[in-house]
Amino acid sequence: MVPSIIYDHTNSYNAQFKSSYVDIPELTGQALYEMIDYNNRLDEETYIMPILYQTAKKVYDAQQIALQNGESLIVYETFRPRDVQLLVNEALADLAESNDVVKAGITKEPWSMTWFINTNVSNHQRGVAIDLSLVRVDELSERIVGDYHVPKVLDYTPYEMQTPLHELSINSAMFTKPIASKDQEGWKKMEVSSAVTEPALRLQEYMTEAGFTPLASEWWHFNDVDALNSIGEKAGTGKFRITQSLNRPPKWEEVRTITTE
Ligand SMILES: C[C@@H](N)C(=O)N[C@H](C)C(=O)O
Repeated sequence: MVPSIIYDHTNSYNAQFKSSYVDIPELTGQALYEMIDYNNRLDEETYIMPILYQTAKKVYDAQQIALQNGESLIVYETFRPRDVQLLVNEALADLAESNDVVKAGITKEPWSMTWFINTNVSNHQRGVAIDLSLVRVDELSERIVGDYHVPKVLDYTPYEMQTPLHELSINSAMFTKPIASKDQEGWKKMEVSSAVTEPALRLQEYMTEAGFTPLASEWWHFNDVDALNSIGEKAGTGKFRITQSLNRPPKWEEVRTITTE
């Protein structure tokens, strides 16, 4: 966890998943999987937001850029277990069967359902994907974590985005058509959807500056394609739950040893 980032794991207590603004039975408003534990490093209960270490460094970089602009990242989901991925798949497919508006919202050409909930193993199971938004920082303070002084956001205002987070439909698309999620360059030439708001464009700027690649179908989702390429076949499939966060307050001698090794 980056102490200055705001974390809100909605899936722990009130899942926001909807499609074409319609509640998804068994999902919307539910506690889907609990990711909360006592965090020794911060000396408080926090959400658990696991992501590969190399990807976490990029999240840190994106937050530094945001803070320089008087803004902060707000992170909603990183690792998502495979069984929850399947649950979202099933629930959305079932709803689409009985609701034509929902069906059109996830299948209208050139899109298909997998753009809104991956029907195979998602990057959320591999630890290289992050769902997040951007807020304006209204009050910034400092806190001490181990031997370090770090920024702490005391008050903030969420920005208006084109849709609420986890609105699974074409309404949330970043670009007017799909582009392979592993294409690290092609997205730069894509046409941005007219609904995209300025703060979402800034979020994209901060995240891509830090080395992430945007997902065409969701303004809030970014992938670390470098990490995906480097782990290759060793990528996980998320067939487990994470219930504990193991950490301790950082001591400068230890951090110096690690970073200079
Ligand atoms: C559920 C949604 N936020 C999401 O993660 N979608 C992508 C396409 C995924 O399933 O990887």
